[in-house]
Amino acid sequence: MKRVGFVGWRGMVGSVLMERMRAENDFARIPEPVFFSTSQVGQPGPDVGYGASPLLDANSLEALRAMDVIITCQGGDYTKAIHPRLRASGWDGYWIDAASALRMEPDATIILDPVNRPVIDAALDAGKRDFIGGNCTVSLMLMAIGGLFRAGLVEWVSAMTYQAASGAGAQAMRELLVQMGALHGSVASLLSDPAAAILDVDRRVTETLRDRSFPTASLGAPLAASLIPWIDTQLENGQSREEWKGQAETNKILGRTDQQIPIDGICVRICAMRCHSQGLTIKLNRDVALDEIESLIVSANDWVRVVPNERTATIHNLSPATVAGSLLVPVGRLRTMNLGSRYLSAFTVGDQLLWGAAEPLRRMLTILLDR
Ligand SMILES: NC(=O)C1=CN([C@@H]2O[C@H](COP(=O)(O)OP(=O)(O)OC[C@H]3O[C@@H](n4cnc5c(N)ncnc54)[C@H](OP(=O)(O)O)[C@@H]3O)[C@@H](O)[C@H]2O)C=CC1
Ligand SMILES: N[C@@H](CC(=O)OP(=O)(O)O)C(=O)O
Repeated sequence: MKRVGFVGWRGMVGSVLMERMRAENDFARIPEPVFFSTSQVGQPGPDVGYGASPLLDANSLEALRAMDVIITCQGGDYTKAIHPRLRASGWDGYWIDAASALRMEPDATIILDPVNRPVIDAALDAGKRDFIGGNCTVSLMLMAIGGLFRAGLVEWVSAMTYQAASGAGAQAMRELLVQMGALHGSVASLLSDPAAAILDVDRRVTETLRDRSFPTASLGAPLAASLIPWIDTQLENGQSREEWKGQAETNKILGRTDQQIPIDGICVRICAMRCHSQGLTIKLNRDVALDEIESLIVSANDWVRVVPNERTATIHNLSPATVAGSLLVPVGRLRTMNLGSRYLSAFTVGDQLLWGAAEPLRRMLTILLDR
């Protein structure tokens, strides 16, 4: 397992992957890292401890075929264009991918090893070669409440999401900040006057949000001082594709081939930068004491943390502002709901570029290196 090819390493998800691999000294275990690009072929690649070699062509099947492992954060269009041709050419290396394109393919395994390591090991033992990172919202929900699924306690879940701009890409993050700046600029003079009427401030903000010149090219609609209750494409049943992934991917990650655990909700883009949050209603299949629920949750993996259901702890520990850049996945607002003794509420926040994108890929690579 010597030659590992990196595609998409300089994009947003790829950069987080590189950051994490450097932080964990992973490159010391990869004697021949090879960096590819679709647009900078021949330019110097990154120096990860072996000097900077020229970037190879990410569209060259011949160059890709020389790899034992290819790890790609380049996106679904690249995957669809390259993966089938590479496999058709007889390449039998490992393909690790951040894009959704292959996730539901029968031969592909969705990777989230703190939750489904047995599924990953079984796939490796069965000779599977395609290992795909899950949807960010799904992965973060499972990192948060995987312990309840593992204990067989979950009858169904309703997930109402609050998803960050980063999920829509780097341009969306930039546009969100430009939108914030445009709104602030429209009322800066009023804000500097303590006597200015707040309804005048608000009126001007609303006018700016509705102005045709308000920048929405990436996001499609105002997000600053607003929200967008639709993520990804539209399906015929009224769900967004992001909502559809909740049930489809969760059950596949858990290796459930028989009865599906129903999962549904509404996915909403909000003006956070890189953390997705989720308000969960969990229907348990039996009465369970809250302290048992908490211990099942915290014992499921090394990164989940239970935040006491108290105001001060919640506002300080359960927010995108606190969690951004961290691998920790806090879960709080845990309580039995008025709906009945088996209805549990929870709120969770996670960095969607880490556990939601780059980290499961990085860890899959180390699983391969360890074998
Ligand atoms: N954004 C997210 O939250 C998530 C994304 N994903 C998947 O990962 C894929 C990649 O997403 P993301 O990282 O956001 O995509 P980016 O647009 O940031 O990067 C994708 C590619 O664009 C090219 N590129 C062109 N110009 C630049 C530039 N100025 N800076 C950096 N790269 C540039 C690079 O390829 P090249 O070197 O070949 O030019 C890069 O690899 C997505 O399509 C999706 O499938 C998965 C989970 C979450
Ligand atoms: N759709 C997610 C980000 C993403 O890329 O998801 P997926 O990997 O399932 O396409 C979001 O917008 O927040």
